[in-house]
Amino acid sequence: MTKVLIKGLGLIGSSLARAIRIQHPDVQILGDDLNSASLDYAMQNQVIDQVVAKWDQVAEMDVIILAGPVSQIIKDIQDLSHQSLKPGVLITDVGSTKQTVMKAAQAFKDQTVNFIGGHPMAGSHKTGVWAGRANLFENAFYFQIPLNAASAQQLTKLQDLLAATNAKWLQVTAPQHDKIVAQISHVPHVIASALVNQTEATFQGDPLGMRLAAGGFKSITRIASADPTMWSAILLNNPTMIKEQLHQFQAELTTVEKWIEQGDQAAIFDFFKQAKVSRDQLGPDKVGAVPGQYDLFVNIADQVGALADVTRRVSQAGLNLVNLHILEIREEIDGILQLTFSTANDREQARQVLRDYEIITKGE
Ligand SMILES: NC(=O)C1=CN([C@@H]2O[C@H](COP(=O)(O)OP(=O)(O)OC[C@H]3O[C@@H](n4cnc5c(N)ncnc54)[C@H](O)[C@@H]3O)[C@@H](O)[C@H]2O)C=CC1
Ligand SMILES: O=C(O)C(=O)Cc1ccc(O)cc1
Repeated sequence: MTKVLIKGLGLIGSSLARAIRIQHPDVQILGDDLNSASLDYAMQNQVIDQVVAKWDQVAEMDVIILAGPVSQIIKDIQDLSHQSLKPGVLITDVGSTKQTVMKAAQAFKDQTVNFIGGHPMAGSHKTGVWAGRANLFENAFYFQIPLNAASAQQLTKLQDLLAATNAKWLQVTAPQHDKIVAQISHVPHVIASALVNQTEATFQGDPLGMRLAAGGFKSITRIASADPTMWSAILLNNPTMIKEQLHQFQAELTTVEKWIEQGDQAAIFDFFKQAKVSRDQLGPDKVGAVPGQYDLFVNIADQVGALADVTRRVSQAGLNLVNLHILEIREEIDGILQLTFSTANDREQARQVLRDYEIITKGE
């Protein structure tokens, strides 16, 4: 029987465990976590089959998934390189940075260990085993970086183990990876957190300002609610790329400041126009959707009972809804509902029965 150890049963580790369970019910999943409440929950909800303490049964493992913060993943790799392991064991991680992880994994180069650096490009600001779900990575890119040619032979084995994630596999080099994620994930995170802190400081002694923060402010700063331990480790493991991109971002801000000072209306207009054109091309967030199917995005903000009303209308019309997802565009109010249908015709009929709701058509 295949045995998989997951070290770190948080949002990502437990989501992978749940996905493995779906596709491979015969695989035995063992879990380790610092937090005993996480382990209790994971056992009670059959996320794992057995709790292990650190490397207790590591010599019997066929696959080891390291899913703690990046700094912990690096320590785990160093530890593992001194353990007695099953020949041909497949070790992977889920860390958000890859250069320091792949460097640490060089420790395996003289062993019969297959190491594949991994990074699923989806997740949430929520943490812990409670927030995990099997379809967290559906339609999301999942980076894979094999340590060497032998590890590259195991890429499809790992893809098969995690097939129920429905992720889209992508192979890049570690520097390519870190450069991409610095700009699209790490720098935005710093900016979101800086904006929240600066806003808090601005409204010191004037709590009304903070209470009024809504809409755009909340959507651009949602990620600042993520775990500080995880994000400290990310910044310290991708320092060069993050510093470089932050530097360029600061230059952008200085330019805008200059245009405002000069009252340069044309430059300011072009700045917003260029950003709008580029952002519009991104379309709606399709992560979590079933690929190749037909999505309808319905704004249900502020409408009490709207979720039940929408699903009742769709089911009364006899339409086959294959997925329903609440996009957390706005906190505390309902947000945008993503309805996925299996045919274009069902989507058009749904558009009709929901015509008194605001339907977002961009990117369909
Ligand atoms: N949160 C996200 O959206 C994404 C996170 N990642 C990466 O995935 C990794 C895990 O992140 P999350 O699951 O979000 O965090 P999380 O905080 O939900 O889970 C991490 C888990 O690791 C456990 N842990 C920490 N140190 C440990 C140790 N020494 N031994 C055993 N368990 C330990 C914690 O108790 C916690 O349950 C991080 O490296 C992060 O960079 C990757 C993609 C998305
Ligand atoms: O919350 C979100 O939208 C995220 O962007 C989650 C996320 C966090 C870290 C990653 O390395 C990848 C994805």
